[in-house]
Amino acid sequence: MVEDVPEALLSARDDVARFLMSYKFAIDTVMAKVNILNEEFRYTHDHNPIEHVSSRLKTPASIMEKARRRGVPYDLNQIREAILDIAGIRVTCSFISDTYEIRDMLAGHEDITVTEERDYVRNPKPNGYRSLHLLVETAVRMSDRTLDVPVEIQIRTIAMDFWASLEHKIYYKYAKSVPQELLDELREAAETANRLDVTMERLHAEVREQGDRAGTPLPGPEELRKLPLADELLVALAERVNSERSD
Ligand SMILES: Nc1nc2c(ncn2[C@@H]2O[C@H](COP(=O)(O)OP(=O)(O)OP(=O)(O)O)[C@@H](O)[C@H]2O)c(=O)[nH]1
Ligand SMILES: Nc1ncnc2c1ncn2[C@@H]1O[C@H](COP(=O)(O)OP(=O)(O)OP(=O)(O)O)[C@@H](O)[C@H]1O
Repeated sequence: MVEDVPEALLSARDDVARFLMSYKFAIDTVMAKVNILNEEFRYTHDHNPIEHVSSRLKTPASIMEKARRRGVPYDLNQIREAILDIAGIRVTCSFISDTYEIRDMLAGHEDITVTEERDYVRNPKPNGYRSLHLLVETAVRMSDRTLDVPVEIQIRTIAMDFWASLEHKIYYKYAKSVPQELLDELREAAETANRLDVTMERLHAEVREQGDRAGTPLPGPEELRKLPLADELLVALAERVNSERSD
């Protein structure tokens, strides 16, 4: 029964709920911007750098465990200061150059302030881990205050993501004491994944270059009607451009 719960406990529960909510809203805010980029690229560009987007709010258990590991007192203000990945977003891209393109677009956003960048793409971790990490802050307006909330954005290619998710599973399977042999193989696999990324990037650039040389033809009226965003206005505008070009 709620009446039996001491006032201090109820108040602490509200503080924790408000604390976590601010991170959830920060994820929503940054995700909205990533989703806009994703949709815009999907409909209006010949290449969308975004393959997949995910987000996670760190669980209270994971926050407490990280605080314990780092010797951070169990105090919401101190946790807020010390643990900066409670709100996390992961953007998976097709190519290495896409990761930097997405970084630039997010960093250039007026509502996002980059506080730190860790480039594990150019400077991979000793175990082979690659990813571009941005620590950003975004303003979250709540009913009685505005908070600058940190969000960790991990930007990586599909190959980097594939490697990291397997490595994460292995790490947990072996309760964090992975046999040396496996560690060596994982490092080698990270290099293989990187070679794949470099090759795909080169092929992509070549295909693009050939496409540019050939000149991309404008879609005809039939193709235009099949476009996902083909409303009357878009079709009319495109038909006008087409007819002006053929004049
Ligand atoms: N699979 C995998 N993920 C990693 C690795 N290193 C970093 N990450 C991911 O990136 C996050 C941030 O890592 P870092 O940039 O090293 O930040 P950190 O504060 O020094 O490290 P953490 O205490 O792990 O947060 C981690 O919480 C993981 O989600 C790695 O070696 N393997
Ligand atoms: N920025 C992020 N965006 C999306 N998912 C993430 C992000 N960071 C971690 N994850 C995923 O969230 C899951 C749980 O993460 P959890 O918070 O428990 O640990 P962690 O952040 O990976 O590690 P640590 O506690 O050492 O910081 C994992 O599957 C992890 O891959």
